Order: sequence, then C-alpha cells, then structure tokens
Amino acid sequence: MAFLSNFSLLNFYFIAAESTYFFKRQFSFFGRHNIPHLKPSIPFGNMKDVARTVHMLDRLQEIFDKLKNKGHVVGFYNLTDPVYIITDVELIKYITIKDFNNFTNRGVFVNEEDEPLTGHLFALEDERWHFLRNKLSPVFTSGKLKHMFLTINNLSKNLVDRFERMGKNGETVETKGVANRFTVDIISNVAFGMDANTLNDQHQDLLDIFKEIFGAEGPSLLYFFFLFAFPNLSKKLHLRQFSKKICDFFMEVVATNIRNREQRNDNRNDFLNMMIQLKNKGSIDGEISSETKKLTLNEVLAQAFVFFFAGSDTSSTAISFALTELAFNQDVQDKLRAELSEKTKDTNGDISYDLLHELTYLNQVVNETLRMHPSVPFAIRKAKEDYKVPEQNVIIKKNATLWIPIQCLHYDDRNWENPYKFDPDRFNPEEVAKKTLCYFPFGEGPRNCIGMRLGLMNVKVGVAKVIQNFKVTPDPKLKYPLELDPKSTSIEPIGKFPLKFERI
Ligand code: HEM
Repeated sequence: MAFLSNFSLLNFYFIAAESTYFFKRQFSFFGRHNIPHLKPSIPFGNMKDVARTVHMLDRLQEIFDKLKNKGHVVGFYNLTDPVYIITDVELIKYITIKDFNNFTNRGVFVNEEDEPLTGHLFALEDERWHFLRNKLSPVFTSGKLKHMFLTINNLSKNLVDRFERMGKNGETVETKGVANRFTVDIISNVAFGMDANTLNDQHQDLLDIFKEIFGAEGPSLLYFFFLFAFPNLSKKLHLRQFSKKICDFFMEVVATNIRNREQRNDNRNDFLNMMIQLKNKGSIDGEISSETKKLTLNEVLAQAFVFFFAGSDTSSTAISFALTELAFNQDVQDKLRAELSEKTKDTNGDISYDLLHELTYLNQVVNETLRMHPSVPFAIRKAKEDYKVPEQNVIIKKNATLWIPIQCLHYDDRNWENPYKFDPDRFNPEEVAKKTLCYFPFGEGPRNCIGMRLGLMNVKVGVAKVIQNFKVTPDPKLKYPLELDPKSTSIEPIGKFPLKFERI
C-alpha cells in the first residue's frame, strides 16, 4: 500500500511538473516574441470566464481596445493556443490579398474520414479549396441570383404571415426563431431543392438539426473553441464537429434528392442541379471552365451542408439584429418605410430583383446592422511560413493562427465616429465615396464569403417585407444598448430578440 501511495505521489508530482512546464511555455509565447498581450491565467489563457459570465466578443473587444495602439499585431491566448490578432487595416489587406499565398488557409478542423461533411469550402486548404472555390463561384452569378431571388421573395410572404399570426393581439414574438425558419426555408430550397416550409410548421426535423448546430442543444462554446485551437489533436481524439445524427440526416436528405432528380431527369435551374452537373460533368451548363474534374458525391454533400451551415444562421442573425435596431430607432424605421412606399408605389408594394438594388436606404440600414453586429465576428487565417510584418519589427510564426477581429474593427474609434450609435447615414453613398471604409462583414480577399450576394439578398428581402407590413417595437424587457448573452453559442442579446409586430 505504502509503495502504491508513493507511486501515486510520484505520479502526481510528475504530472504537476509537466503541466507547470507546459503552461509556462505556452503562456510565455507572446512575451518571448515581443507581442503586446494581456496576462493569461492557467488553464484558460485569456478565455477565463468566457461562456460563463463574459461573452467571447466582449473579451476580444476588451483586449483589442487595450492593445490596439501598441502594435499592428497583438496576442490572445485562445485557451493555451496563441492567436495573433490583427489591429491594423493595412496589414489586413496584406494578409488577405497581397500576401494571400502565405495565408490561404484557416487551419480549422477537418476530418473527412470520420465526418465527410467537414470536407467543405470553409475548411479545406490549398489546391482542394482552390478547385472547389473555382467550381462553386459560378453558382452565384447575377443570372443565378435572380433565380434565387424569386424563391426568397415567395418565401417572404410566409415570413410576413408568421409574424402576423404570432404577433396578434400585441403578443411579443421571439424574432430570431421566426427569422431562422425563413432562412432555413430559403437555404434548404436553394441548396438542396427541398420545400422545407418550416414557416408553416412543416419539417420540424430540419429545425431540430438547426437547433442542434446553433442552439443550446448543441455542444458548448468552449468545445468549439477547443476544436478551433487544436484541430489536429481533435482529429486524433476522433472528436466530431457535428454529431453523427446531423451528418446522417444531411447525407440522407441531400443524397436522396440528388438520386430522385437524376432518375427523373429533372433539369431545374437551381443550385442542386448545378452541383449535380459538377458531379456528373465537371462543369455547369453555360459556364466556360478549363477545369473539368468532377466533384464526388461526398464533395457535393459537404458543399450543400456548408451552404446550410454558413448561410442560414448568418442571415437570420442579421435580420434579427436589423429588426431590433429598427425597433429601438423609430426614426430610422419610419425613413426606411417611407423609401419602401415611395419606390414601390407603382408596383403595389412588390419588390423585384432590380428594384431591390435601387433601395439605397435599405442598403444603408443593412450595412449599418452588419457593422454593429457582423454575423461572423472574426475571420481566421493560418501562416504557412514565418512572416515579417511590413514596417514593424514583428514576425508572425509559421503555423500560427491569426484572427481578423471584424467586430472590433467595426467599433474602432480610430475609424468610426461614435461607433456605438446605430446610424445608417454613415453608409450614405456620398459619404462612402469620400473614404476607404474599415468594414469587413464578409471578410476580404480571395477567401472572402462566397455567398455574400445571396446573404445580402436574404437579409434585405426579409427586413423590407417586415417593415412594409408592420410597425416593429421592442418588448419592454429588452435592454438597449444590447448586451450579448455570454452562454449562447449563437450571437444574441440576453433575453434573445423579443419584439412586437403591429400590422400597418
Ligand atoms: C449575412 C450573411 C452572411 C455573412 C455576414 C457572412 C460572412 C462570412 C464571413 C465573414 C466569412 C469569412 C470570410 C473570410 O475569412 O475572409 C464567410 C465565409 C463563407 N461564407 Fe458567408 N456570410 C453570410 C452568408 C453566407 C451565405 C448565404 C452562404 C452560402 C449559401 C455563405 C457561405 C460561406 C462560405 C462557403 C464561406 C467560406 C468561403 C471560402 O473559404 O472560400 N455565407 N462568410
């Protein structure tokens, strides 16, 4: 017994010494490389209390504000992983555009053997990313978007009906829940040709999956940050990004739709058919392409999945924040409604694809929403080789992770006057023409958001239709300025988005 307890004691000392060495080494990284940073704490680095009492974005903002004048690159410990935060707009242009070859990848979790759906555009690297990006870009040309617009416009009628039903008699509506249904219906339709109709309470299965990916039912935020920080270790440990249930569901639904279309020779002009063409012929009908290598079925399924994953919550988050800001800023809401009435007076309220692009104030409102509440608050890159930061005595080390803190840059008072005020006039076309904006809601460079125009269309149509039909006001319980809910895996205020919709 004595021997055993001596052995355990030795083991204990050994593990304690090893851990102390590990943490000391990890947490001295920025000190050794002369990068400004805030003192980390063991074992969470700069993530102490995050996802419990502090929102991740509030912590990032605190670090950015304290250190932004101390260097173009500052340090942040995501758990024990040192992450370089870029605070300078010129350097962001270097990283995302000029020196893109050194920062092509994100270095995020991919495990195609265990989870084929992780082999998607957002996560893939180098040649595989390049091949798929080239193949998928024609999906978002103007002609194809016009076609998608018809779907979105039709679904917006269901959106209005649902707000009307739920908001009857002055009831408060949790707006994000409804906006989620709208964007799930859109993306399911355009990405896998499925008439989900969740706005009319059909396909609860899709909503359950959505909630498992984005909601409280899914893994905690810290789990995702672990996958982010240690993608290779996570792969070795066979950790999953998405549960087997989610993967099986998607693979079954999309593969069945593909099979049915192939059997029926159904040549609908939509996203799924473009993917079927890429799988069977290597190119999309009517598009000139020098590369005719075909996509595999798994590649098609993973891309359909990433469109759902990257396209639905981003758009519904933006719609929910836009309506909430409009509820608290009635003057802006009135001005937007006046533009919509004026521009649609000859069309009986209908908005066509071309008219949508003439709605300048709507554009300003959506831009300002994405400035204050970017649905993707930071972009990620990984350095392939050591990188000397231009005009600074700083080296970004090979294999390091970089974050471009989109949201912090949007609140940076070096670039924006009165940044915490919701003011769509900052995007007035004459103002915009005068200066280069520090504005990255869809990222930057060749690796920017491929679905930008579709995302903007979803948000604009959703917001326009609601404001044409309802006066939107906040539930008295909702605090303004909005405070983010630290525990939520989505970006949402404490108490979510409770609003009232009074029919006009
Ligand atoms: C308001 C809506 C949206 C916002 C704010 C948004 C934002 C972003 C951002 C910031 C990135 C990272 C860019 C970078 O690293 O430089 C991104 C990437 C991406 N987004 Fe979006 N997005 C939206 C909608 C969509 C939609 C509708 C789709 C597809 C249907 C989509 C698909 C993607 C994909 C596939 C990537 C990875 C691109 C690549 O690595 O080549 N997004 N998005």
